[in-house]
Amino acid sequence: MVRVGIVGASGYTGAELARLLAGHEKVTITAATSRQYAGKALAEVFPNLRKRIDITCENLTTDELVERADFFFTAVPHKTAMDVVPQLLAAGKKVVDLSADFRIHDSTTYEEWYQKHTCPELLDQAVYGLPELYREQIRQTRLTANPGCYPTSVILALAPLLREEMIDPATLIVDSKSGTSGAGRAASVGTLFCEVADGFKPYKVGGTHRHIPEIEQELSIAAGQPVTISFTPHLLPLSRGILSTIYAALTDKGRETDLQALYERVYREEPFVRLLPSGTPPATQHVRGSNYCDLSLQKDRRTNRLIVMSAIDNIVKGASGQAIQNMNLMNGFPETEGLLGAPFFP
Ligand SMILES: NC(=O)C1=CN([C@@H]2O[C@H](COP(=O)(O)OP(=O)(O)OC[C@H]3O[C@@H](n4cnc5c(N)ncnc54)[C@H](OP(=O)(O)O)[C@@H]3O)[C@@H](O)[C@H]2O)C=CC1
Ligand SMILES: CC(=O)N[C@@H](CCC(=O)OP(=O)(O)O)C(=O)O
Repeated sequence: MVRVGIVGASGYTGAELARLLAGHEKVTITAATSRQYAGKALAEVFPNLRKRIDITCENLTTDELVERADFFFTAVPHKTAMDVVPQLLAAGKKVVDLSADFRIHDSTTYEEWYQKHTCPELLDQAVYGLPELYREQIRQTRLTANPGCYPTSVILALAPLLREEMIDPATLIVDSKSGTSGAGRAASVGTLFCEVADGFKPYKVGGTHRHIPEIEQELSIAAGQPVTISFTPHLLPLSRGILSTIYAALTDKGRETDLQALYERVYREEPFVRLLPSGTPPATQHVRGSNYCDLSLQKDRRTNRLIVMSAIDNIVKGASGQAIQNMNLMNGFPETEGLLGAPFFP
């Protein structure tokens, strides 16, 4: 059994890591940190974990942490993660970081969208943790930067089209909608019931959302040229789920190609990508609680545009499920271990 520590166990992604790891055959959770809930059982903080998880939250220093586990998930806000990760790596541990701190390869871009990076020398060592794109590199690394939730939904939807020059990279419009768990568990006015219920609205409009550089980084690598996107996120009155609807102009090659067949070929062997028949829209309620990304392609019959739709559970494939998929790869476990629960519906 590999001993696993969850740094930030009292957040939504920490709780989801614990829920999924409770069914994992090859690891045991030996450390769970929280400052607010130190001394409290994790199953008291999250009663859904009663009789599944028997660990108490502790406020541990990094020196104490390294004694307690061999593999770590850092499920804390960006900035906090880069204060902890270097010491864990220096102690010979492997880490999947769920924050944004190691996702952007270029420190100047990171600093433009976030804040000063305190360990830019680690950026080269970190592998972007999207197994469908970087499986072999993830197997070899000690530091995986788990992708953001919106980026996961967008990159899986577009990378094969850009790689094969099927769409014009200058024409990408991404319309994404997320449930409120994406904002984390900390109290804030924007996620109060009355602010969110009975309606929905866009936020960070006009190229201001911090997931833009991360999405553009990966789409540019796929396209082999710089890609810029128009990205508008929306907040939905749901707890879980992201749906992205993406519009792109087809190239001549894209117009002539059977894109459904291309996606079938690319994703056939992927355990967590489900390509839907063309014309069947994905739905957040069909991936809820699971590590699946449901994708659907549809040509617009009246314009030259392709519409790509993508649905994930933001806390599973968008965070903790993908983090466990990465841990499995980094430890040589079967990639799907602990992750094969079917989505819960209704
Ligand atoms: N929610 C989502 O859908 C997704 C989240 N992420 C990323 O995952 C990470 C965790 O997100 P999420 O679980 O939603 O966040 P939450 O706000 O729900 O939880 C944050 C956790 O970090 C701990 N924490 C906060 N500040 C500090 C600090 N200064 N020092 C030590 N611990 C701290 C909190 O515990 P305490 O305050 O008790 O110490 C809590 O356990 C973030 O980086 C987020 O961006 C990524 C993809 C999707
Ligand atoms: C609904 C909501 O607020 N979502 C968050 C994204 C959460 C996430 O995946 O992002 P990071 O891991 O990059 O923090 C947001 O828009 O900032």
